[in-house]
Amino acid sequence: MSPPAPPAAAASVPGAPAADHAFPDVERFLRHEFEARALAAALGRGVIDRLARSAATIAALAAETGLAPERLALLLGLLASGGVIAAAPDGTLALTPAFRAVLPCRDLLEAKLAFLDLVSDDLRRLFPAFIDDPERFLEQARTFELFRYDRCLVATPENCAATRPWVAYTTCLTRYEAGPILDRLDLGAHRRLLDLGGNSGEFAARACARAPWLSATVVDLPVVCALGRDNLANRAEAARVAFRPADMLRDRLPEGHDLVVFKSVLHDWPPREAADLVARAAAAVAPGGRLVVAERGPMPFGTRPVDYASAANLVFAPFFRDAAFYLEAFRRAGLVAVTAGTIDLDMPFHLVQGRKTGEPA
Ligand SMILES: C[S@@+](CC[C@H](N)C(=O)[O-])C[C@H]1O[C@@H](n2cnc3c(N)ncnc32)[C@H](O)[C@@H]1O
Repeated sequence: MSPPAPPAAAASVPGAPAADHAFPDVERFLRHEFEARALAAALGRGVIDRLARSAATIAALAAETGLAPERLALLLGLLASGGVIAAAPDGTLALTPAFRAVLPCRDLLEAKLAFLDLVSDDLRRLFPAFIDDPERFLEQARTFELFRYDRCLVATPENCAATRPWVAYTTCLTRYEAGPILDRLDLGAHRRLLDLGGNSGEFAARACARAPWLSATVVDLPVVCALGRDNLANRAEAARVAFRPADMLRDRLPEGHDLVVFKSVLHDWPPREAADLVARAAAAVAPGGRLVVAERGPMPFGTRPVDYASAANLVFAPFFRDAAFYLEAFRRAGLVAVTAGTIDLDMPFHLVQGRKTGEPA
């Protein structure tokens, strides 16, 4: 059976769940370290679950969570300071409307809290190296032990176990980042998506969920592709997302795709390799097709505070680039109609797009 045809002119297509569209403002509950840690404790101890059901007194919360009332008072004080809970006039405690609004994104809250715990420890221990000895920082920071691409080459049980935690983190981020990025792509103009460094297939699957006429190929390292197949098992889009294990720097890239995407991939690579990857991807784009780079831009220093929440990106700050780098790489790769826009997610992302000359087949 052939897939449905795209609509005649579709800038964005309805059909994805609401959470797919807006990037939730979870950061506001993660701005201050001790309030954020209190939130992690409250999520872990069942306090948030209990309050999500209904407002409660401290005595009731103590009885139901097993926490001693005076310890609970400390935790609740921190939650109140962080805007998670507030006292009602009758003296009971309730989740604030602002926190209730982000609670459906609990996976993102929990993923960020765990990652912040890791990166903040590295930044605290190794701050002098972070500033002036990046090689030592890279060597000694536990953050970079997590992202071990060298363990992604052969799908052994040990390598899968080592890779699963960071793929779970990137998958969770993509669950929320994909919607605002896809809102800005004209999926109606495309039939075949190639997601390079496409990880667990989350972005590709979300694109396919929005565009029933689209099929996708995800290129990533073998272990990541294996975990990606698990990620998409039981999802309707799995039938339209093919995983292609490869080393995208060296192996031949799949051809015949009219939308080729790098999302949060190129900052991993030094300038020469990143520009080479853009050139290889541009060569793989079908005539008349489009290359897209969605990447965090430079940290917005001076325009907003560098708070606890921003540590999750600060640790990668030395790798984020100006849009000018990608614009130049696109032009050198022979792409035309090259544009750069900005999307504000947890920080500003570049969205760089360029077209390959020629007529679509
Ligand atoms: C920072 S992650 C970004 C993943 C995903 N695109 C996202 O937005 O979360 C970079 C991805 O590139 C993949 N990768 C790294 N080196 C690669 C290589 N040589 N060939 C193919 N994929 C690679 C990693 O496994 C990882 O999934």
